[in-house]
Amino acid sequence: MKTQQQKLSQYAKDNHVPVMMEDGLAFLLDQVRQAKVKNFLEIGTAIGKTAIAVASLDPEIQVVTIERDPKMIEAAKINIAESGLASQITLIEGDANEVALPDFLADCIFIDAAKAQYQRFFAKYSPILSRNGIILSDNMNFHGMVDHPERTNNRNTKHLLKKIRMYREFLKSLEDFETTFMDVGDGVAVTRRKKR
Ligand SMILES: C[S@@+](CC[C@H](N)C(=O)[O-])C[C@H]1O[C@@H](n2cnc3c(N)ncnc32)[C@H](O)[C@@H]1O
Repeated sequence: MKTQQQKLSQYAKDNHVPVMMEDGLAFLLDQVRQAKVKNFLEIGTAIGKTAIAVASLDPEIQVVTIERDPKMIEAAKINIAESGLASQITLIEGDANEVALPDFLADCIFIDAAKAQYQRFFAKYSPILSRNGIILSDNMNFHGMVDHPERTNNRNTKHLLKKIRMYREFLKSLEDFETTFMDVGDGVAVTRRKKR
């Protein structure tokens, strides 16, 4: 019998919902375990797949996840209810640029929403990162095209690639944070506060 995660993968594939790639998700779950994350914040819920996978690691993990698309919100609510983990997952409905900051320090912030807005999300949410917390940013390679923009002629995609490249440079330029770019999944940046 299929697990809920397998069903959600199939649903995402059939309905063209962009969810984290499987090896990227395995890497994220490993990071969450290693860092003993208790409060996880996700920007961009989609159908709730990653939120549910994180919550299922440990009953002590609380997940807050933000989504603005009403169709995704509807699907995520159903999936979260079916997961039996609703007491661990809070879905905030609205634009992550506009909603109020969650009332906690996050041990892990997962940025996985509109790619062109990553720098804004980082600026807004990094102040609530706990002292030893990590910020994970997905799609840093964007299907290998960030380093090979010649692979597309689509103007919108080219613009997006430029934004991702700028975000990577932004992360590298931060004085208070250090970032490792992992070539896993679609490219995951792992950012932590510099130890002083
Ligand atoms: C790549 S999907 C998220 C996948 C999910 N993190 C996972 O791994 O299962 C990105 C989602 O972010 C949402 N999104 C994009 N920009 C947003 C914003 N500014 N505020 C809230 N949600 C946003 C989109 O509607 C979309 O559902």
